[in-house]
Amino acid sequence: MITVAPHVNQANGQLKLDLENLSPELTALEIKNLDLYYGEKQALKSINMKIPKGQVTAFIGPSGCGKSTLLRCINRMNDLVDSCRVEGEINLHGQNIYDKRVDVAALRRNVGMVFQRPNPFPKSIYENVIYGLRLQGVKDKRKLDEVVERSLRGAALWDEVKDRLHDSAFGLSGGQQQRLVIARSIAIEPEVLLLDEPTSALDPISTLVIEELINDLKNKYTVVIVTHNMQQAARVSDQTAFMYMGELIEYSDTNTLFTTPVKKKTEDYITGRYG
Ligand SMILES: Nc1ncnc2c1ncn2[C@@H]1O[C@H](COP(=O)(O)OP(=O)(O)OP(=O)(O)O)[C@@H](O)[C@H]1O
Repeated sequence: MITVAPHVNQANGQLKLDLENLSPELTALEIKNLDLYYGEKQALKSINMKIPKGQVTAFIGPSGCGKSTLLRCINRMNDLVDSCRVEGEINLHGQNIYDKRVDVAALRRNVGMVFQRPNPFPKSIYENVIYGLRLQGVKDKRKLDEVVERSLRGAALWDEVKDRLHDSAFGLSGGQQQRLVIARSIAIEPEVLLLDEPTSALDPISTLVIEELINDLKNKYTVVIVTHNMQQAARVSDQTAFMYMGELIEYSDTNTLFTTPVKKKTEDYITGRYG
């Protein structure tokens, strides 16, 4: 369990984190002078931010502003794009994940990712959840059963599937599949969970279930979410970062960003003037 001490600034009766001066104990990730290029095109421009532990941080901004690119930097998914070049640092517990000595497979176990469209494997519900443990060579049936129950409970799916664990994952609804993918991610106990528009393919009820789940997940994990939906960012996140054309324009606690933004571009975006 991550414990985040209540922090420092107090405004409007609410405790909020001082994001610029966040202490190392409260910081999960520190992004420093991050530039990213796809070939000649610069998609991220000198991004600097600290992402707090055990909280939900949302990236918002108009289409093409670089939200998903920034998210994918956090578990080095962009390494898979040939034309992509990254400069700068992302520190996880003070270690730069772009250091050449970093084991990228281990990093991705520690920083799980859930995509827009649920992507269960063509296997049973049970086998989907323990996929990562099977790769690690875990065979103890009791341990695997425990992980399945814990992970499915953690993803708010256990009650719906406990009697059909050996049925195909493809028999689940889209919302259930997305929660199964979350269960698969948390089965290997990551520290950080990256969610890339996790509800954009889901109906409103499933969306609500996932939003409630995100609220529970932050008790154990640091969650970073990209969303197109400003209401969703306002509902689920503690911090929000507004991006525009590859730049981080404004980053603050969610309440402040949506009620009293400092930058004109942020205000224009949240009031629907563009985007
Ligand atoms: N694999 C790639 N190769 C080349 N350019 C890319 C690649 N992926 C993204 N881009 C470009 O980088 C910029 C940022 O894209 P990104 O997908 O991060 O934006 P986004 O804010 O997540 O957009 P959306 O909300 O539409 O998903 C865009 O101009 C996009 O065209």
